Parts: sequence; C-alpha cells; structure tokens
Amino acid sequence: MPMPKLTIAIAQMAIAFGQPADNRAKVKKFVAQAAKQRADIVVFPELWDTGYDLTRFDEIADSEGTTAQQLLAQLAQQYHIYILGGSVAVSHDGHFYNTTYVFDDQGQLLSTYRKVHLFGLMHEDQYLQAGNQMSHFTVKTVPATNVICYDIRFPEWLRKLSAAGSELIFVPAEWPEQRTQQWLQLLAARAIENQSFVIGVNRVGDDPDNHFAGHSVVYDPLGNVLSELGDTEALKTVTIDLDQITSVRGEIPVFADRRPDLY
Ligand SMILES: O=C(O)CCC(=O)C(=O)O
Repeated sequence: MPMPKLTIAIAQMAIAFGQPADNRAKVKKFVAQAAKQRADIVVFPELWDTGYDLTRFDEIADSEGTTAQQLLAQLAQQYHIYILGGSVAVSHDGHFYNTTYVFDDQGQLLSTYRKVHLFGLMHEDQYLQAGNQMSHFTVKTVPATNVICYDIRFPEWLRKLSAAGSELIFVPAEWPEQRTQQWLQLLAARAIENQSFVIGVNRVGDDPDNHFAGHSVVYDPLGNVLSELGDTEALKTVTIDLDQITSVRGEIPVFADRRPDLY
C-alpha cells in the first residue's frame, strides 16, 4: 500500500502574554484558516495559551487541561482536521505541566505529552513538573511523536521515540531569537539522524524577557527545508510525501545498524 501524502499547516502565532482568552480566539481563527487550505493537521507553538507567564500560573493555568481539550476537540471535529495542540499550561494535583494534546479529525484525544526536559534558563524548573512519558500517535496512518522545545537538545530522547517507529516528529516551541541558528541546526540534525520529517513550530512576538523570531520549519528526512516561515505571525501549509521515509531508510539503514549493545 503506498504511503499517503500529508498536508501540514504550521501556525506561527504571536502569543498574548498571560491572556488565555485572547490566545484561544486566535487559535480558532488559525484552525479555520488551516481547514480552508485543506490541511490534514495544524500545529501550534508551545504554551500558546499563557506564554511564559509562569508567576501567574496559579491564576491562569488550565485546570486538568479541560478548557484546552474542549476547545481543540470541538475545533477538530467541526473542521475535520487533526490538531497538534502546541502545548498549554495545565494544573494537576497541585503541580503545573507544560502539556501537548493531540486530537484526530473526529475530535478524539490521541495523545497527552508533558515536557520531559525543563528549561532552567527560562525558570521552568522552578514552576513546572517534568513529564516522564513518551508520545505516540498516528496522523491518518502515519506514526508520529512529539516533544517540546528544549527537548530537542536531547538526541537520546528523540532517538528512543523514533526507534519505536515514528516517522514524523512534531516540535512546538517558544525558542528565543538569539538562538535561532541553533533551533534550525538542532531540528535538521534530529531529522537526518532519525530519518524523519521534523515539524518545528515556534512563536513570534515578545514577552517581558524574550523576543521570539519564529522560523517555524519543516525538514524532510534528509534535513532539507521543505518550508520555512520568517519572523512574523503566519500560517503556512506544506505537503509531505511519506514515500521518502522508505527510500531514505532503505538506502542508509541507521536503525538496523545501531549498536544498542554498546550504547
Ligand atoms: O534550548 C533552548 O535554547 C531554548 C529552549 C526553550 O526556549 C524552551 O524549552 O522553552
């Protein structure tokens, strides 16, 4: 059976700091726009509901993620589109988690992922709890995984997720401008070494501490750029051909050639 093509919409949002209601309204517009462009899946950035307004999480984090889940499920069902819900600030059992929800095109929850590596430079370790579970789901029939932002600096983690069968790696982020070059190079490396499509979606705009320069990007399994945005708010679609996974993995069989007996 030929592998499908998928059309992916990358929603590079400017996030209103600590204003979940405004950000939810914007997410609605982006989902409608992605559906109009016939995307199979739309992907949002990290913490799209609150931004890094960590000191106000007591007040603004989403209790059990209920509000985000209801919104994303309803939009997925209404527009018949998969949604990789970037991540949102979720409160659970007296702790906060940086959490991704993924919904299919019927509005069913496919995956919940809590950011595994907390980013000390932006004080996440002081306010958030780390997750400890992998994310695996399928988009149509394509096996996929996701991580969040800083997680891409840990190739062992992405290797583990990829070795379990993923062909798409989604990476929602709030990656500050001064390290944009590292963002692009790390994502390209993760694509090449895991012979996977990598979809990185960053935010744009400012918060009190950082400027975010976007450069959301889709890499193919050879590390070629298929689509890249600039530094302004935008939504862009790109169609990827999953046959490329078979040819790339067939030519250089890195998964089979690994030496798990040594490392
Ligand atoms: O690793 C980096 O340089 C940026 C990470 C980051 O901004 C985050 O995890 O939110």
